Amino acid sequence: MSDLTASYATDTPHLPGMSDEIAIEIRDMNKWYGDFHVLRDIDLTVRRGERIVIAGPSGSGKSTLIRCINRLEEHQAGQIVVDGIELTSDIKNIDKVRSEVGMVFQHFNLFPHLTVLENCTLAPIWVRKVPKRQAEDTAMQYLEKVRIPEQANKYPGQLSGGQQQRVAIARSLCMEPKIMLFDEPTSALDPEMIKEVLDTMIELAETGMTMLCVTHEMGFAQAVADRVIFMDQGQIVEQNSPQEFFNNPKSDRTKLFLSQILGH
Ligand SMILES: Nc1ncnc2c1ncn2[C@@H]1O[C@H](COP(=O)(O)OP(=O)(O)OP(=O)(O)O)[C@@H](O)[C@H]1O
Repeated sequence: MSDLTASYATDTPHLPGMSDEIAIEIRDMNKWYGDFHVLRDIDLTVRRGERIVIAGPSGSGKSTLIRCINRLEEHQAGQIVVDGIELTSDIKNIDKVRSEVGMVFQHFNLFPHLTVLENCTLAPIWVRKVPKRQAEDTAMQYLEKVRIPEQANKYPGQLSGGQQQRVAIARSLCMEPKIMLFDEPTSALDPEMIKEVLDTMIELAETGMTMLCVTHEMGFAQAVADRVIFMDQGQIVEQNSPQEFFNNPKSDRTKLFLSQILGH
């Protein structure tokens, strides 16, 4: 554990069953898009096994924050340490972090010209150098976990949105990540498909996976999250257990947000 990691190990809620180990440590992190100061003084410690939901109004910086965690976006100040590795411009560290961190996007981002099975085995074979047969066996196990093994030989365009998103989750899991990031995974789905993806995420949460989810699904937050983080205008305004967050919001900005999305 680095000094940085050790020094902040005690400032987050510690729930029964949650590890003492730190999965992600973010300190005084700032990011700009040109002149626009998109993330301001972000401090966040995520324990291994913790399930975090990041909520907040549109444009508050939620996606940018999680994209910084696997360096899809670069931060300009402060520190981000993932699984003990500090993200700097060092490409070796970036590759190491990316091999530990899976990400699921709003628009699935599957390769349309590859079958479901090929989507799931591509990175294990080419990045992890797993033998093809073994990669296929592992992929089938994860496709069974997300309940679509029968779709293995189809192409993404032949699947519903909900099925494609479950393939995207299976594909990430095939790399055996330690941390999963979800960026509004249900926002592009028709209402009847949202539940099947949320159910898959709930099952994943039950395995003890460390998860950070940007989502507007507040039912999911209430059911699954250990902690809800509320962002506004590039800052973490409030963070608390779901119970406290929804029943006893502290800041006016959180109260306004909740009144808008929950209608009370
Ligand atoms: N590549 C970019 N270049 C410049 N500005 C950007 C870029 N990406 C995002 N932004 C701006 O940064 C701000 C935060 O965007 P971000 O997507 O992180 O917000 P968000 O909270 O995830 O919003 P939403 O809920 O609508 O997805 C927004 O004002 C957005 O317009």
